[in-house]
Amino acid sequence: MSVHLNAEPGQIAETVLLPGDPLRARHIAETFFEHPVQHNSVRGMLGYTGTYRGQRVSVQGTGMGIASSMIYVNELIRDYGCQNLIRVGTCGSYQPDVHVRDLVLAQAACTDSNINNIRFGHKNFAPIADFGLLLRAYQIARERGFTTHVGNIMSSDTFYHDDFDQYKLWAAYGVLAVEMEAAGLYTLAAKHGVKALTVLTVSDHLVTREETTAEERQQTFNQMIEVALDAGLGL
Ligand SMILES: O=P(O)(O)O[C@H]1O[C@H](CO)[C@@H](O)[C@H]1O
Ligand SMILES: O=c1cc[nH]c(=O)[nH]1
Repeated sequence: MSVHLNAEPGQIAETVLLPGDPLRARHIAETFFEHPVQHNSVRGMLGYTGTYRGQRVSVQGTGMGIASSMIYVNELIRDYGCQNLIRVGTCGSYQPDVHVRDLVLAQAACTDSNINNIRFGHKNFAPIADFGLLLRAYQIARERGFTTHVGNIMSSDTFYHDDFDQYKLWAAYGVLAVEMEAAGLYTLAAKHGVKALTVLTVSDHLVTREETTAEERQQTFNQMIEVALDAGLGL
């Protein structure tokens, strides 16, 4: 057990999917896992372990934002020995050609969070995905015909910016989309020498202002789950 997870030692698999939304964790376990067992209930941050195509795999909700998600990522690595951490989340598109429901594989993650300023004494660290995981995920997504973009994203501490248009600077530098956790995940993965990837589905669009419903975000973004689970097979 750790401070925020009440799983028994050894109960969490080496490969873990990480949605922000704990109800998406339940949906993933119920839809994709064989024999899912709930391993966490602390703070309602649901986590499950089961098998997928014969391999043990877990899913653990992380909550929203770098601060919350880093608590879970720290404990999963340090206290449960997790080695392959694949975030499955939603994002807002910054680019006209990155459409709602497309997949985004986060090759790297910019951030407006102060966490790495503190950690690295105001020098810049570039948080990046594990290349092997990224390549596998891209190949799987392409084979299945899923519209998939690979590139830089923004992990923001702020969902509701005072200046809505602030995203345009990042968009002009080619950043594809915004979410709220990947930069923290990639930084901790680098620190501990484990593998990490972020697979996202575009849930809304900052340019066109198109949106999806909360129910759709929770239930229907199954392409990214398939990509994440299959990328984790055999690790
Ligand atoms: O869908 P999830 O995984 O929660 O990810 C995105 O959605 C939340 C904001 O609505 C943030 O956590 C952001 O990163
Ligand atoms: O962080 C997020 C997630 C989805 N959509 C956004 O606009 N921001």
